[in-house]
Amino acid sequence: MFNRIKEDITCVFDRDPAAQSVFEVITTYPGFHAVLIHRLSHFCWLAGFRWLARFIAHIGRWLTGIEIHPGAVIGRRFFIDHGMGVVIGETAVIGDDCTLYHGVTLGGTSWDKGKRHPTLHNGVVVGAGAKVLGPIDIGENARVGSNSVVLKPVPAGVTVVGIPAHVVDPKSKVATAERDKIAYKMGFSAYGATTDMPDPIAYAINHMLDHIHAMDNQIETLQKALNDAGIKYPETPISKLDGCEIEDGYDEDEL
Ligand SMILES: CC(=O)SCCNC(=O)CCNC(=O)[C@H](O)C(C)(C)COP(=O)(O)OP(=O)(O)OC[C@H]1O[C@@H](n2cnc3c(N)ncnc32)[C@H](O)[C@@H]1OP(=O)(O)O
Ligand SMILES: N[C@@H](CO)C(=O)O
Repeated sequence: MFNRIKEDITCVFDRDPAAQSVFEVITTYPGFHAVLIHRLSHFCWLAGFRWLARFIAHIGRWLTGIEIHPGAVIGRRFFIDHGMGVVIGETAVIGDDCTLYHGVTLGGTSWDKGKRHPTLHNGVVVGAGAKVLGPIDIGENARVGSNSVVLKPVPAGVTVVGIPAHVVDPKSKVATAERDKIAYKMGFSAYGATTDMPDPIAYAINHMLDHIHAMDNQIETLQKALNDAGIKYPETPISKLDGCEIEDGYDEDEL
């Protein structure tokens, strides 16, 4: 049991840059308290003391703002960051190393008894405010964007965002990696340092870079067309020029 508690504390340091000390985690992390209380309530649930289990879970909700039904099955190193407003339904199953942020619901869509809440496989991260609804599987290491509403199963390893949630286009992931490289060269070292947190500055830079790429492509196409038409134009495509210096392009008389 103590090993489990130790893991519950250690995993906070892996997943929350704000965590400073073990004492702080033990005394001020509602997600940690909620997991401990759930262990007790789940034990009572399995032992058949259903009302007591519900009552313990209810006290946990008062104390932490996190509501976990005692019937929910939760794996090891489960971390709920911030926690307020998290609701986990009776038939939810959560694997090892999963992370939820505040405002997440693992909910049902049916009034029938039986399995009606999601199953999160190992390593799943669910962003703040996301709702995962129905008896669906969220595959290993999948990530659910904040405020998404997930209604269909999610394959392992992918990121889903939006309402209803859709898989983030792998092509856009490649583009993002490419933009990270370019931004790094331009000296924006903070940009791309993390892909876990939405960043408004990175968002603005993304769009500027997209715009610059689109202009580069159009200019290169024009250069080719002019060259093909026998009109002399600088050989070096703009994208190949160093830094931001753009040389004097052409002599108007030559056009
Ligand atoms: C106080 C606190 O800090 S509490 C912590 C709160 N933090 C969270 O809840 C983190 C949750 N994480 C997220 O929502 C992240 O954005 C993630 C996990 C979805 C990012 O996943 P990644 O696979 O890295 O996706 P990436 O950032 O490359 O974005 C991919 C696309 O999805 C979009 N996207 C990312 N997050 C969301 C979202 N929550 N909703 C809608 N669209 C989104 C991006 O704009 C991007 O679109 P584009 O390709 O058209 O530009
Ligand atoms: N606790 C996380 C999210 O708020 C951080 O500080 O980054």
